Parts: sequence; structure tokens; C-alpha cells
Amino acid sequence: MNPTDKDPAMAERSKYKRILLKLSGEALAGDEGFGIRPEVLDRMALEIGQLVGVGIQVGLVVGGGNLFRGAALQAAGLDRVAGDHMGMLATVMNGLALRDALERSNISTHVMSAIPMSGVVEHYDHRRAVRYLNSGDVVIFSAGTGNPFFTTDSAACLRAIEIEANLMLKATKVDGVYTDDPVKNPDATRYERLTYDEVLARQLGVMDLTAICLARDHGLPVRVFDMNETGSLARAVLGTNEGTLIEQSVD
Ligand SMILES: Nc1ncnc2c1ncn2[C@@H]1O[C@H](COP(=O)(O)OP(=O)(O)O)[C@@H](O)[C@H]1O
Ligand SMILES: O=c1ccn([C@@H]2O[C@H](COP(=O)(O)OP(=O)(O)O)[C@@H](O)[C@H]2O)c(=O)[nH]1
Repeated sequence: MNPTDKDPAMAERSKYKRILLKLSGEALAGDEGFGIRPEVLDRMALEIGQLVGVGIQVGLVVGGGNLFRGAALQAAGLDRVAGDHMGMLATVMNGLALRDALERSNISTHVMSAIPMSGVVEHYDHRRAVRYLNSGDVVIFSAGTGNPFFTTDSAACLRAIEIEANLMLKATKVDGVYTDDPVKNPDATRYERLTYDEVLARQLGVMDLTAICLARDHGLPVRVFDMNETGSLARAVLGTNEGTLIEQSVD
């Protein structure tokens, strides 16, 4: 499917009215692994715009790993809490860049931050976020959970549960959950579907345990997929066999 094709039947075919898309920071950096690549932002805006255009409500959580990660800064000698604050501020920068790309594509977008940052972005407010989503605007939830020692995967599950999203989509560098880390083990094979308990029991490292436990405890389905493949976001929302679906039961 070409993501630029308008598909009016898509919203009807999608069983998801509201989704939460988690973009890793590295996803914004393209092949370089660091920084923000404008052409990557534009491609993402195009794919997100396709969903918005057919009436699917989209919340976004963006990571910060393309700029700073608390654990890496700690390894370099910084205090962990200061490093995590830097990581969360990095997600706000990514959020601003993403909003810019979305608004250039005429998609009305708000950035909310879990850390108050008056004059730059709005402070996170759950009820206001839901109002924006109901009016068809995109909401970018930045600064993670606002607390150190958490990840943006956990923030994505948290916000998805709060806004009652029907699905959390984790866009990453690999095209699903594998029997082992596919980057390190070329013999690893991909699962189409998994339960939360299987992810936990098999210690599949694609998401942190806090995030998986939150999703499990609140019955939030999670689809892990590779957004570098053109059209993959639309396919993931349509529920076709894209990436890996993690849910309560696979019967
Ligand atoms: N069982 C697994 N299946 C899929 N990916 C895995 C697995 N175990 C570890 N990974 C790794 O998890 C990463 C996805 O997590 P992500 O949050 O996007 O990256 P990071 O943790 O670097 O920010 C992949 O790049 C992959 O190398
Ligand atoms: O609730 C949160 C979310 C993120 N972070 C910090 O922000 C960094 C960037 O987030 P993450 O690593 O999840 O980004 P991604 O891997 O998705 O790019 C993390 O390493 C943490 O240091 C944090 O302290 N609390």
C-alpha cells in the first residue's frame, strides 16, 4: 500500500478508534542513530496523516534515545537522576520537531509535557488531551512519565491506558518480537502473536517489564512493528499481519 493513497474504507476496516503510537527516539534519527532527520519526520507525518485523515484518533509518545539516555549518561559518570531528566527533556525536543512536521502537513497537533514547561509546551492534562483527540487533533505526550527510572515505553502504556486507546503501537527498529534479540541472533524467529505472560516468562527484551506489566494489568493490546517499512503503520492499525501483537490470549 502506498501511504499517500487516501483510503476512505480504512477507518471502517480498522477496529481501533483511538491509538497510541510510540516512536523511539532512534526512529527519528534515520540511519545515523543520533539527532533528528527532517526527511524521516516528514515521512512519519505522512503516515500519521493518513490515519488522521480517515478519522482515527492518534496520540503519540516519543522517546529520546537519539539524543540522551539516563543509563548511558550514568555510565559516563553523571548522576542518574540528572541523566534521566536530560533524557526526558530530549523527548520534549523530539516532540517539538514532530509537531513541526505534522503541522507543516496541516495536521493540528499539541505537545504536552509531563514536566511543566510554561511558554514552550502545555503541561500534561488528561481531560484536555482527550478533548483534543475527540476533535481530531494529534496529541504528542512528551517528557515520559515525568519521573526518573522509567522509560518512554512505560509512558506510552500509561498514556494509552489513561486516554483509553484501543491499541498501543510500538514502532521500533525490528519488525516484531523474536525468540531472541534479532540484532544479535540471526537465527531468531518472529512471533505473530504472544500473550503478555509469554513475553514475561520468555524474557523477550523488546520492551521493559514495567511497560508489559502495565499493559497486561489493563488489557491494553500492544503491536510491535517496524515503521521504516513504507505503509507499515496503516497495516498495523488495520490489524493485518504486521509485526507482533501482544495481548491477553492468542486463542
Ligand atoms: N526478543 C526480542 N525481539 C525483538 N527485539 C528485541 C528482543 N530482545 C531485544 N530486542 C531489541 O529491542 C530493541 C527494540 O527496543 P527499542 O525500545 O526500540 O530500542 P532501545 O531499547 O534501543 O531504545 C530492538 O532494537 C532489538 O534489538
Ligand atoms: O518516564 C521516563 C521516560 C524517559 N526517561 C528518560 O528519558 C530517556 C529517553 O527515553 P527512552 O530511552 O525510553 O527513549 P527511546 O529508547 O524510546 O528513544 C530514558 O533513557 C530515561 O533517561 C525517564 O527518566 N523517565
